[in-house]
Amino acid sequence: MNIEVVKLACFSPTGTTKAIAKAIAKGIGETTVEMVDITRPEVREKPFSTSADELLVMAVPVYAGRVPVVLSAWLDAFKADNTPVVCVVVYGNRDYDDALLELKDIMKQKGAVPLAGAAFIGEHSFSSEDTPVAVGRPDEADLSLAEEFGRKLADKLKSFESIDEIPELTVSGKYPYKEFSPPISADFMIVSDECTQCGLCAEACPTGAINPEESSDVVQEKCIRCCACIKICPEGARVMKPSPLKDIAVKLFNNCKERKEPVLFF
Ligand SMILES: Cc1cc2nc3c(=O)[nH]c(=O)nc-3n(C[C@H](O)[C@H](O)[C@H](O)COP(=O)(O)O)c2cc1C
Repeated sequence: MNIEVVKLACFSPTGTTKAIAKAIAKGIGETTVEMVDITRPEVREKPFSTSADELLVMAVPVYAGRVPVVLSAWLDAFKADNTPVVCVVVYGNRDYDDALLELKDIMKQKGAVPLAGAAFIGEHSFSSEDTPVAVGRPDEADLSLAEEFGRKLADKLKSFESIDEIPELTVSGKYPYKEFSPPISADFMIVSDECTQCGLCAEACPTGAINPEESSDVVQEKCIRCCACIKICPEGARVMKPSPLKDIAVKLFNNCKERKEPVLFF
């Protein structure tokens, strides 16, 4: 099959999913790569569709073992016309549970044809200096595996004459999908005097929850606890305070020390 364009759609508040998606695209090589960064709220408002002469790489982080709920409306509106798709999830060294299966199922419902899937590891969103989890992931080994995955995908695609020849893809995960956990309180952060009101946190927020004029002003109902604002702050002015979310961060630190490795599905 000949592919004209690779579309890279990714949601990546703290950048690990984007790093993996880019490494995969590098491995695919040759073709034009179009990045559709659905982390930005305004991008998620535009309709998105793909055609049969494109390859889609759809990459999302795992939130509570599932595809992030914040993407539901955008995914609902997405349409694919027999587009081969590579489904990628990136998780914080706990587990990806049913997220990859869910992503694959959504892609099929939308008219895409799953060609391959992968679960990679990224530094946990809740990781901090005192509760580090999967720090530095994806590392060099992860990124070179992602690139290798991209090369294999390109070869696999070339081996088919038409989309109908792509066999059914099996990925891990089970039905019913993992139940959604009750929402964790969004009141988990303090903003210290170190804050210079530079506005980077408001810019990085994927839901526009932070007032760009006053960074401690957060609309709690909009916050998805992605921690992009904490990680981007150049002053380290945003920190987790004692809260249910901080308790989870401590638990993850204690229970997820053992390094997990990426898994690829063809
Ligand atoms: C609300 C929330 C829920 C998460 N749930 C999980 C999970 O179930 N399993 C896991 O291993 N990591 C989980 N993570 C961690 C992210 O999947 C991981 O850090 C990922 O690399 C973040 O991607 P990003 O850098 O593209 O934002 C969660 C993160 C957030 C913010």
